[in-house]
Amino acid sequence: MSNAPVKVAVTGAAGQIGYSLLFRLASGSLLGPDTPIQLQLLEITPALKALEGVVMELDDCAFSTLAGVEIGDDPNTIFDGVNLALLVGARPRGPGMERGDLLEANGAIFTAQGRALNAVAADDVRVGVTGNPANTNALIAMTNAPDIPSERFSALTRLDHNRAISQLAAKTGAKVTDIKKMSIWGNHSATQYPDIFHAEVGGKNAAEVVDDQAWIENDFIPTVAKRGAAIIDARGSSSAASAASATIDAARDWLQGTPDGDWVSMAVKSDGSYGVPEGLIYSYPVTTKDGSWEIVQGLEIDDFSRAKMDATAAELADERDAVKGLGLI
Ligand SMILES: NC(=O)C1=CN([C@@H]2O[C@H](COP(=O)(O)OP(=O)(O)OC[C@H]3O[C@@H](n4cnc5c(N)ncnc54)[C@H](O)[C@@H]3O)[C@@H](O)[C@H]2O)C=CC1
Ligand SMILES: O=C([O-])CC(=O)C(=O)O
Repeated sequence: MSNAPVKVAVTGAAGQIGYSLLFRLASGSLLGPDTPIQLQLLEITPALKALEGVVMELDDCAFSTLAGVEIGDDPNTIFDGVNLALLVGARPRGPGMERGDLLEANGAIFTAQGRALNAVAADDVRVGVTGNPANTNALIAMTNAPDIPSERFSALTRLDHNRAISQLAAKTGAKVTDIKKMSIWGNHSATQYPDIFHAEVGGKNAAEVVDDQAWIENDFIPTVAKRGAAIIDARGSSSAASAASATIDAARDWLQGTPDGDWVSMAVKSDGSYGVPEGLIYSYPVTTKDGSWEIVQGLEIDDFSRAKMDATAAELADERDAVKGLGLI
């Protein structure tokens, strides 16, 4: 292993997602067995002791790919020179809460972290936001980091994407690897639009294979869009291992590229594609290459899809206006 370590920051590192994410990052799930990783872990002061315990466990794994770990409560120190920042730390949603309730509480966190990244991150930094409300938190961080190109910010809708693949595989009896070109449009919230009209099952159009519009409307879309709430109801706390897994999938594909003939869903700054208001952090189907993404263009959008894509854009515009009103962007 002769490569220089890649510096990866994780915020909220002592939390539930962190407890799954750190071990997979350290064991090479993101960058493979030949690239050492230096973990830079941010927590709030009262959680640092718990984080020390997690670091003891990381040590105890003796991962060959883990070059070092630094922990702290100051983003200006922890983000220094980072190549990838995974912003996970936020206040999670409890039973009965909607993501909008979290805008204000989390706004302050992502303002400060955006500024710190702007000041001290590496020139090639990429920033993935998992903490909810993820799209709007990414918008806040991006707006507060004016020197970092805006296309370096993304919010996580990969968990929704993976959930949609899993549901479609179960419905059709296909393997998850036979399912390609899934699309999640819009917000990582209950208004998101998981779209199988462009997806493929074994090379055939997924909607035609399913041939059941009632299932798409009344089962598939709500199951995917409300999966987070279903997990909270069942587990008493929000998705953690699956969210960590999706955070790694998203970062890996962003850095290493999507395979030919497939795409992934990422919430990125809208350039107006598909009639989405410019500047919103909106989930699109994207292809990636060498750390850059491109929105998949030219997909035909029927009236059913149009209405759903517009509804989730409207929710994101409301969130943007709310954080603007709070002076966060
Ligand atoms: N985008 C997605 O698909 C998903 C997003 N999430 C979101 O991820 C976030 C984290 O979830 P969990 O790990 O389950 O929550 P958790 O409550 O177990 O951990 C969050 C951690 O963040 C820390 N934290 C709070 N403020 C911080 C700050 N200013 N700087 C650094 N750390 C800070 C807390 O001390 C805590 O340890 C939540 O917002 C949750 O809603 C969860 C599942 C899926
Ligand atoms: O629903 C939540 O609050 C957690 C989450 O984002 C998800 O599981 O998709």
